[in-house]
Amino acid sequence: MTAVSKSPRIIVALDYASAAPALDLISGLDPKTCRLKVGKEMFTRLGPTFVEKLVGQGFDVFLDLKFHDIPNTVAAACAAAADLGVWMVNVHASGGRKMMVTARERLETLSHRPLLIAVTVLTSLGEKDIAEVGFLGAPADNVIRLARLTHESGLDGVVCSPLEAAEVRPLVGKDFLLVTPGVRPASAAQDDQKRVMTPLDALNNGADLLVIGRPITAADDPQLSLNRIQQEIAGFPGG
Ligand SMILES: O=C(O)c1cc(=O)[nH]c(=O)n1[C@@H]1O[C@H](COP(=O)(O)O)[C@@H](O)[C@H]1O
Repeated sequence: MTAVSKSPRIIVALDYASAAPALDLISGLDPKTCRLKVGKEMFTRLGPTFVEKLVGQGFDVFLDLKFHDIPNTVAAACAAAADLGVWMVNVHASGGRKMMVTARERLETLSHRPLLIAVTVLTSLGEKDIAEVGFLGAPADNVIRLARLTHESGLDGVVCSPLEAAEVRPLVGKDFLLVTPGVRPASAAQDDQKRVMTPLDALNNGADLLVIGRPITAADDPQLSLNRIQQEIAGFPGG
């Protein structure tokens, strides 16, 4: 497992419909104080060039395409992501052990190897939602099972909600990254997220990296909103 700097802790989820507002926000950001995530919306609209542009500006870029397919396809997609120079890429843990191991082994052959993490249970899902798709038990039970599988598959970490971080941490050790969306400042709307915590509570509960989108990107003043979150966690080590 690659030892990774947990600072800066905030990963801004750039979920915009066009490049302009994203570039406007980024123009005021320092790669030393925040990381960026490009997800399905911006990647589908703007493609690899946009990702390479952010990498070229010195940002750690998390390419969040949540690959979930047969092992060969996922491994090849992860290698394509690595070629863009991204810092981190993700897959769905429910794609299984073979898929995760094959992807990791493929990345290990490359000169630039991004961190590879796996999504456990989406933070937008509650107990009823997961029951409907056939997952037994509470979200936390499923997060724990999938986090163990991801750890055994040799990946660098998981995506989970901050609510589960404290239970997952002892099972995976201190270097395994717990990357948590579902982060909401106390005053922010929950939107479609179901398993949420505030930024400081998330870190105190064992989260390493906080993925935060709309509380920043949909704010009247995104820069101010980010600054406030940074202030909230400033007392936390590496915050
Ligand atoms: O892998 C992710 O980043 C992810 C996993 C998950 O379980 N939940 C989740 O919200 N995300 C992503 O994290 C971001 C959260 O955005 P906000 O809800 O706007 O803060 C979005 O870009 C989601 O695609």
